[in-house]
Amino acid sequence: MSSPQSESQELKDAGINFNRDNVHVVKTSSIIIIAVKPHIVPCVVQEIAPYMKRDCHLVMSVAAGIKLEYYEKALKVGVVRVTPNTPALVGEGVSAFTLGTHCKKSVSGVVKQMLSCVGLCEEVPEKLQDTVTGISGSGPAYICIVIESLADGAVKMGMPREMALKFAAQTVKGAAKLLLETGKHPGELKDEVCSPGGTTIAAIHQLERAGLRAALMDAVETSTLKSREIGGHY
Ligand SMILES: NC(=O)C1=CN([C@@H]2O[C@H](COP(=O)(O)OP(=O)(O)OC[C@H]3O[C@@H](n4cnc5c(N)ncnc54)[C@H](OP(=O)(O)O)[C@@H]3O)[C@@H](O)[C@H]2O)C=CC1
Ligand SMILES: O=C(O)[C@@H]1CCC=N1
Repeated sequence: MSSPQSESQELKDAGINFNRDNVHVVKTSSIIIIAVKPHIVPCVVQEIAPYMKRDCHLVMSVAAGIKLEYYEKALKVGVVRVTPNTPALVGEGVSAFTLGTHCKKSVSGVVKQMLSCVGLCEEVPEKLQDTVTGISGSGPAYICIVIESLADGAVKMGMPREMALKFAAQTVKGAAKLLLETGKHPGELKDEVCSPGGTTIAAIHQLERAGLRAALMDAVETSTLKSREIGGHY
């Protein structure tokens, strides 16, 4: 793990002006990204509010649950709510954004250009943002559990761990790519793997018995509701 000093040096080397003073950041920047944990947002908002200028600043918030209305009331500038996800780190993220009422329409293009650099980007109505958290915001964690579990199964059956993880991850990546590139329905792609009386349909019977579909639907619902609950506190 890198130290805060080496992180700040890495940012400087990448041409990013690093500073820990939020007020200094606001005074020297036009686009302010709020990316602290939701419970810290009120402290940051209170700290920067006196320095915000409607003609100079645009705020982008990635905090789960916190609504545009909260920021608009406190900061009185254009605000964009964004729900990103961690695969943005490798250029394969999903980001959904919603413009606040003080934003000019042209802001949409700027935001899209920024977020498209790290993956898929869609503009969505704010009422969908909590569901975005439920599917793609939290989703990488669900899929990592799927990958880990597939690998555990292969290890149980004698495959070395490293090989099992590589095969499981590539299978998830490959299945996703196949679906996205062919545009086929996932049920059709599933059927293409299932020979009558074969191995895959036997395995799928186990997954159905274990309630995999319902478990994943419940996960998305629970994360969505949690995001709504967080939003309700602000
Ligand atoms: N993780 C995810 O997959 C996703 C997260 N989000 C949202 O993104 C936000 C950040 O999450 P995540 O990156 O996981 O959180 P982290 O805790 O990893 O990062 C939070 C950052 O905020 C900094 N910070 C803490 N307090 C302050 C402050 N008062 N002023 C300025 N900076 C401060 C911390 O710096 P330091 O440690 O140096 O103090 C740290 O770099 C959350 O609101 C979350 O809901 C949204 C979608 C996906
Ligand atoms: O769990 C969290 O709080 C964050 C929000 C979206 C994904 N992870």
